[in-house]
Amino acid sequence: DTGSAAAIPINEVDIAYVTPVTVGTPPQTLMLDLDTGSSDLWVFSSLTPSSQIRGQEIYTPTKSSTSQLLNGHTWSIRYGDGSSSRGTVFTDNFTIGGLEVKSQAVQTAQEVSSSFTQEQSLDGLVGLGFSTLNTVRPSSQLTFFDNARPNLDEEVFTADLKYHATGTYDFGFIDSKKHNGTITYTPVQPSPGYWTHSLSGYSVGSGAFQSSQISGISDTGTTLLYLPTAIVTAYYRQVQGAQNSQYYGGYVFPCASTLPTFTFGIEGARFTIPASYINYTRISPTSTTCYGGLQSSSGLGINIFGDVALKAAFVVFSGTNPPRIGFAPK
Ligand SMILES: O=C(CNCCc1c[nH]c2ccccc12)Nc1scc(-c2ccccc2)c1C(=O)NCc1ccccc1
Repeated sequence: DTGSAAAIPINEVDIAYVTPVTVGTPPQTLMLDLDTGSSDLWVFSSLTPSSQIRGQEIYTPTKSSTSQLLNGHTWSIRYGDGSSSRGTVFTDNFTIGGLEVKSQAVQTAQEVSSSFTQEQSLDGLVGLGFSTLNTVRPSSQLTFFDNARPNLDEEVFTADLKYHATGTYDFGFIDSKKHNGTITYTPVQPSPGYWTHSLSGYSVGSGAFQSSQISGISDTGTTLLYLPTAIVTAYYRQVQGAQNSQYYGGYVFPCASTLPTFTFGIEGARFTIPASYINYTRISPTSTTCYGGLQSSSGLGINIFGDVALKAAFVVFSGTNPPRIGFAPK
């Protein structure tokens, strides 16, 4: 089997991407964020207090003839940005882009934090990290990819995220029309459960490439690129008027400043992030100060290759044994 579905930016700065999925019988359509940085599939639901719902579509298990309560199972997740959700679990038919998994664990939210309530276009998440990270207890549940894997033509899914445009997620095949040239693969460390791998180095603008192993996670669910402070300061040293603002919690600069590109290495291959991706957003609609798409990871304890980096490439998440990740130009 294979599947293919759109990755649609939820706002004008690509803060996150959502994909139409269907749950249950008859199918209920929700717009979910496919997230390689976590492994819970959770949705706004009929069990979510209406005070915490602001425009989201919900999954109503009682309206689905194929839903089954997973008795006594609960879940609770907190993300590094302090957002959180928790609730109960049903199994039901779940489809992404024509690829169906019967009796997928669908985690129904009984509580979501305010930052999720405020994201009106996001009805939940589909975790595509390793199932070891799943928070359902007493027994953890498998991700959509792990459930689909035995029926897939190839044990892969691919992400073709785009800057200010709709891209695609494909399951079970590698679409050669979506990338130019060879895919460069590098090993993935599957513990503790992220798509963890190394960059082979970086360069700023036209500067010399600095070879160094930089370990981090490729994470479609995180908006920006978070790297070690030494790399980030070297980058913003090239930006007139840039400063690391305590007030805004990161590097800001005059919106009119010229930004250099940022290049990262995967093994011997090089991928260049255009300056426009790093000129992420004005700090407020009328401000002339802008917030960078490249930020320091020192507060996180982990380097995160988020959407700002991933949208500069065609990315293959390979569930083979051993797992690996591939990057290709596009
Ligand atoms: O959780 C995910 C991916 N799902 C995000 C779902 C989501 C959470 N609010 C959302 C809002 C909209 C859409 C999706 C989400 N990735 C990972 S792995 C390690 C960390 C981490 C660990 C410790 C400290 C910091 C991060 C995170 C993290 O918190 N990223 C978000 C972030 C990272 C940095 C800054 C802000 C946020």
